[in-house]
Amino acid sequence: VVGGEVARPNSWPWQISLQYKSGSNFYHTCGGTLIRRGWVMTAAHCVDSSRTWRVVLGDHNINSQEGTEQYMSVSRVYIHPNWNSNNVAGGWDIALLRLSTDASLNNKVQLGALPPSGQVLPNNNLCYITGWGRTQTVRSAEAGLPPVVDHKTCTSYGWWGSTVKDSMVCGGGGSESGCQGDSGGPLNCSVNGQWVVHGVTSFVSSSGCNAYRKPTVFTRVSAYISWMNGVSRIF
Ligand SMILES: CC(C)[C@H](NC(=O)C(F)(F)F)C(=O)N[C@@H](C)C(=O)Nc1ccc(C(F)(F)F)cc1
Repeated sequence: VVGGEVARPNSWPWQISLQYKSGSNFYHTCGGTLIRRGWVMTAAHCVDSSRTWRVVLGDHNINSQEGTEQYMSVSRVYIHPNWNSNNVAGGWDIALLRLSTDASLNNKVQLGALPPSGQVLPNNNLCYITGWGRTQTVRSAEAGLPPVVDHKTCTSYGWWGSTVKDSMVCGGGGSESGCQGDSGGPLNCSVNGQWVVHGVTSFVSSSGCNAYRKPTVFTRVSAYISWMNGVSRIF
C-alpha cells in the first residue's frame, strides 16, 4: 500500500498472506481474505501459476514469528473459468482457495463479511485497502484510506476509460493506492457500521502504483457471489 500507515496488529483479522514455496522457504506474493474457516478469496492473477501455496492467518509482521500465525496448506485452487491471464482488464480476476484444514477462529483470525449479491457502494464510501505489498520501499501490514471512486468518474476519459468494467470497483487516486504484493487482498468498506469486503485488489497503473487519475482497481466481490456459492456450495 502506498500512502498508508502501519495497521494496528491483527486489526483486519480476515487478511491473509498467500505465500509460494521456493526451495525450502515460503515467500509472500499476494493478499487474500478468509471468508469461511476452510475458504480464502484472492485474485486469479495471484494463483494462475502452478506452485505450492500456503496461507498464513493471524499475521502482522510477515518477516517474524509472532506466535499468532496459523500456517494452512491449500488443497485446491478454483480460478474463475473466464479469467484470462493475458487480459486483467477483462475482469474475472477472482479465485477461491480450499484450505486443507479449517482455520481456528480467535480475536486475531476472523471471517471477512461478503456483500449481498449486486451491491454497489456510493462514491466516497469509507474503505481501506490492506496488505503487505510495496509502500514504494519497505513492506509491512498497511492500511490506506482510498475512498471509492464512482464508476462514472473511473471510466471517464483521462481516468481508466473502458479498461474498467462494471464488475470492478475503483478506489483511491492521488496519495493512497494498492501496489504490487497487495494483489488479492481485501478492500474493506464500512457499510452500516460493519466492515464488508467489497473488493479484491486487482490492478494499478503500469506507470506506477499511485499514478494520477489511475485509482486502484478491485474485482467487485458482489458480482461474484453466485459463482462463489456454486464453487463451495456453502455460502
Ligand atoms: C495485475 C498485476 C500484475 C498487478 N497488480 C497489482 O500490483 C495490484 F496490487 F494492484 F493488484 C499490476 O497491476 N501490475 C501493474 C504493473 C500492471 O501490470 N498494470 C496493468 C494495468 C492495466 C493493464 C491493462 F489495462 F492493459 F489491462 C495492464 C497492466
